[in-house]
This record gives sequence, C-alpha cells and structure tokens, in this order.
Amino acid sequence: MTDVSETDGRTMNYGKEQVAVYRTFGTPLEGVRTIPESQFTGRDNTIFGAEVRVQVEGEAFLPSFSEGDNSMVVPTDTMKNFIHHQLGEYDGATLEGFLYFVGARFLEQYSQMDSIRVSAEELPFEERPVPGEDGFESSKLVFRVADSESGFGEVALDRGDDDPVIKEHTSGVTGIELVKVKDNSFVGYVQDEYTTLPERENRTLYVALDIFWTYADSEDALGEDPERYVPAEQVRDIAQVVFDWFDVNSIQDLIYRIGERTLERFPQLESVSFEANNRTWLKVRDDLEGDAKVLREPPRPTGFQQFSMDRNDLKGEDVE
Ligand SMILES: O=c1[nH]c(=O)c2[nH]c(=O)[nH]c2[nH]1
Repeated sequence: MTDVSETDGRTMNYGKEQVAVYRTFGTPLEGVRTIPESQFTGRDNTIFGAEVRVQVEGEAFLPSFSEGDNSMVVPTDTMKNFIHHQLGEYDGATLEGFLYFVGARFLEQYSQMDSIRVSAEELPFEERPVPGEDGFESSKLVFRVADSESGFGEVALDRGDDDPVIKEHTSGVTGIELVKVKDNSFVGYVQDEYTTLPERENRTLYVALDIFWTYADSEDALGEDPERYVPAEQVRDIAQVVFDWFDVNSIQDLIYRIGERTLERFPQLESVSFEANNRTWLKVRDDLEGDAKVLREPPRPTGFQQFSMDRNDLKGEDVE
C-alpha cells in the first residue's frame, strides 16, 4: 500500500502549456498610482491575450503514473478548455488576478488536485492612431499585434481551510530591448593574457531585459486594490528612464540602478530580479562626424547577467 509519506518529496505533476487565449471588452484597469517615470495610467482591456501554463499536483495522480490508472486524471485537453472558459468568467483587470482566479477555480472543480501553479505571458497588442475630431486619437477597434515587451505572472496555490492560499507569486515584464546610443562605458575590468576586449569609454549599449518582482503581501499582486498594484508598463518605463538618466559602466551597474528605483517607487514590493543579455553591436566605423558610428550585429556567444535584490539593498535615499 502506498501512503502519503512514501510519496513525499518526489516530483509528480502534469499540466498544459502554450494555452493561448484572448478576451475582448474586459474590465478596464483603473485607479493605479501614477509615477514620474511613466505616462501609464491604466489599461482599457478592450483586447487582452495571454499564453498560459498550468501545472497540477496531487497524491491522487500517483496511480496514473504507477499503474496506468487514469480514473483521477483530468486530461490536459480539458485543462485547456477550462482555461479558455474561465477567462470569460473573470471580472478583474489584471493578468495575475486572472491566474489566481483560474487556479482557484481548478481547485474548486477538481478535488484530486492538491495544489496548482499557473503562469502566463501576456500577448501584447498596441493601440493604433486614427484621425479624430481633434487630431489623431487611438482607434477603439483596431489594434496592432505587437512584438513588444509583455507582462508576466505566476501564482502557486495550495488548498487552504477556506479560500486557496498563495504559496508563491511572481510578477514581471519580459522582452524589454533597449539601445542607448552613447554615454555608456565598460572599463576597469580584469586585464590579463586572455583579454582581447578593448576598454570602451563610450559604447552603444544594447540590452535585453526581463524584470521580475514579488510583493510583501501576495494579495497585492492580484490588482483588486489598484493603488497597490504595480503595472508591468510602469516597471518597463522605470527601466528606460534610468537607462536614459545614468551614464552606467556596465549592464550590472544598470540593472542595480533600475532595481533600486523600482523598490523605492513601490514600497509594497519585497524584491526585484533581473535577467539581462548583452546584445551590444560592434563598431564598424567611428570616423564620421560627431558621435556618429556604423555598427554591426555581435557574433555569438552572448553575455548575461542575473541579479536579485530586496529592501536590504536600499541605501535609504528618498526619491523626489
Ligand atoms: O556590461 C557589461 N558587463 C560585462 O560583464 C561585460 N563583459 C563583456 O565582455 N562586456 C560586458 N559588458
């Protein structure tokens, strides 16, 4: 006989990924706090898309692995249909709120699921300008299918006594790609017999960035209180403003400053983390007038930086 303790600690889960789902005319996100680094004040949610991943766990699934007994198995195809359906039931306005909603619904519907992890990448769309009465305005109907940065969310839920309990959560913005054409350096690094990279006092820096954050109180991630919600657009905008403002000496230096500013702006956040990639172009010509250069793609391999920070890293300086 198999008891629970014997199965403790093993990896056993299954689920569905790449579940793309779209919703039109959702609940608008209104009432977020504005910050000086961003023009973002809310989202209409006229169109919303996400690619969802769901992963479920439960001791009841062991016989499906060990004995080929599917009597407790919810097909992953059904999971996909369930996600599609629940986006129509969700009446909130955020990606993380939807992930919590759909996760909680799964636990309610299928008692054999002990816990669930749901994550998603937003599939972004952009408003398009059309001529209106006072110049151009955003079309209310036509959107560009965008290849831009997108929101990210993940929640892991356990069954609680009453409502599900959020065991882990992460929010984020992924796919940021920024180029700064001058006022960046990379100097002062280790020089030895293996070094071929010349020091650069002023390089054109191209960085790809994913930024993730956690809240001190995971409920704040859901967006039910929009004043305490951190929109991915505002973090994206902090990143580009900090890049514009500071003459940094490396990507390491850049992401630390973005992290500091993000934690200072949003006291409700517990931590911020980064995955950065260096895509800096190589110089072909700099014999042109002024700061002008001709550049080319870098060859492989590429460098990366990962960093996480929390409130202990702040030096206690106020931001205006
Ligand atoms: O911002 C950078 N950080 C590095 O650690 C590094 N290493 C390198 O070759 N180029 C760069 N750029």
